[in-house]
Amino acid sequence: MDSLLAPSSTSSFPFLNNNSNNRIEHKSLPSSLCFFNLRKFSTVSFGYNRRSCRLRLSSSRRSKIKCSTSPTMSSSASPEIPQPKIVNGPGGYVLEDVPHLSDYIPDLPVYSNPLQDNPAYSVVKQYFVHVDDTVPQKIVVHKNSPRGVHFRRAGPRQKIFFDSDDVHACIVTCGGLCPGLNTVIREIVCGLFHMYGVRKVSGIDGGYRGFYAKNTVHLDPKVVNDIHKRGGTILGTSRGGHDTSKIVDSIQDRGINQVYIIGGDGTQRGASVIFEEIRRRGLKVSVAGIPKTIDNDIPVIDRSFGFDTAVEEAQRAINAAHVEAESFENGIGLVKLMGRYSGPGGLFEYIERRLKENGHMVLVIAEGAGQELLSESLQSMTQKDASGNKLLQDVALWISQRIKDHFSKERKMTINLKYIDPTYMIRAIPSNASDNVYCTLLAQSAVHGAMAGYTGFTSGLVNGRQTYIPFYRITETQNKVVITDRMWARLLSSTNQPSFLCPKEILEDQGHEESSNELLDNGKCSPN
Ligand SMILES: Nc1ncnc2c1ncn2[C@@H]1O[C@H](COP(=O)(O)OP(=O)(O)O)[C@@H](O)[C@H]1O
Ligand SMILES: O=P(O)(O)OC[C@H]1O[C@](O)(COP(=O)(O)O)[C@@H](O)[C@@H]1O
Ligand SMILES: [Mg+2]
Repeated sequence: MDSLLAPSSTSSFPFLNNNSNNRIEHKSLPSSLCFFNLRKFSTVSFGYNRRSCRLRLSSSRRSKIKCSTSPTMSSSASPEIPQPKIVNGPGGYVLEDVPHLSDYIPDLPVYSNPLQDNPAYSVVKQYFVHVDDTVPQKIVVHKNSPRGVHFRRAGPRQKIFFDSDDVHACIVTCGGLCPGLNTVIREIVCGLFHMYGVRKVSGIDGGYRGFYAKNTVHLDPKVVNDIHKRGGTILGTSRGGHDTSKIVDSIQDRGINQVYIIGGDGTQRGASVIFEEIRRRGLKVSVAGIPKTIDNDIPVIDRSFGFDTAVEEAQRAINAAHVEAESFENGIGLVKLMGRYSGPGGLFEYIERRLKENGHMVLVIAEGAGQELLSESLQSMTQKDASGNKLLQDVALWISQRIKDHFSKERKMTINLKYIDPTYMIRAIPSNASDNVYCTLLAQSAVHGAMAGYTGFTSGLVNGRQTYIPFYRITETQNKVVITDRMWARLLSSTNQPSFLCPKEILEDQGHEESSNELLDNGKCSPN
């Protein structure tokens, strides 16, 4: 079997206790490149059943900290409404902790981690993560600033809450494709088998609805051995079909006690309500999310697996557009990339100036840009897919026609425009080496977390460290490009493009809570 940097020992481990039933019975870009406002504006509804004080969170992080009732840890006050677990410490330290099975199931048996007998790890000092290890969300601090929000550090724990013989894990992939899905599946399976000696792992066929509408797929290291070399997901995926009670009934009926859910923002919202229902029923079932997004719209985490691969593939399309544009007089290469919630500003004058200066240019446009402009003639603006995401018109096709019309009819200027749409190619390819490493870490972190009894968490990288993030932090908002921070400034300066934004939009963006940098001078609407 070939290995992906995962510990691939095939030996089984001695298990300590055969304590039976896990179920609780009751229960380098071209210089002529121009990125066309890759912004995201939307906010989303909460998938976590939180108290009203949590709902004020997005406008003020402080109000959240006040929700904590105890100086150490606030556990759930009611079995129906789980509260966030907030731990306050000295110096403004805050831990946004993840739920644990022992929060709602008393007297759970505890087992020693079989990894301690694993020859691969026996030589490593302090292999187990210290129970108090946490990772700060913000690493840039001032001398007197509070220590701020932290997340629990991911990794193997000395004590675990499942007897490996009793584990029946399942894996499901939902939403759109993303490079690396198969690698994550592979590494969850291999991690469970090789690190913990688990023998029962089922795949859910075709996304959430597969829980109740399809048979499960048997998974073991042999079955998943080669799958990281393929794009897509061997389990299949879908949008819609999230019926919480039917899903949890199926989990209960099949005796599943660890659920690994791989998917985007919608999927994590779905995972959050599954976790809530499991908790409400008092089941000993850990729910772990592994976040994926092709356009980086999931908050808190550094980046999604697959993003590196997607950028690499997008670069090939952009390079092709550049070659085409460079080879023709007044050549314009137009590339559409994924990114749902985006909006454009003025453009034609800038294109003309750029063509006069350079003779060619490349435009990159987000799929969600300018939907309101297209919708003047099309009524599909309000149409949604099965998951509730708005259906998008092809803005790049529309804008390429508008550019052609503008230059031929109004400017009497000949242009050569080539439009490349690499969107589905980008997300359907296998992940590259660096994403494979990332997939492995995410998958192993999720496995360690579930085995340790944590639940209702997403496994994610924060400031380069693996963490467990409570679902509500992943689902409460969507990442957007902050047009007043240094990343956007770097993009503008490296592509030498104007921002196309009005001062009003910039001011609005400065009001965004994540935006930390001040605007230095007045923005202008027109390209100059
Ligand atoms: N608020 C929600 N509550 C429950 N399930 C949801 C929610 N939002 C999305 N889902 C489910 O999550 C799955 C994936 O969502 P989708 O938005 O299509 O993709 P992604 O997870 O990639 O963003 C779908 O099966 C959808 O029904
Ligand atoms: O045609 P589909 O399957 O709806 O996919 C298109 C959408 O999927 C995405 O690539 C990713 O969206 P999700 O993260 O919701 O899966 C979007 O950028 C795009 O609009
Ligand atoms: Mg999504």
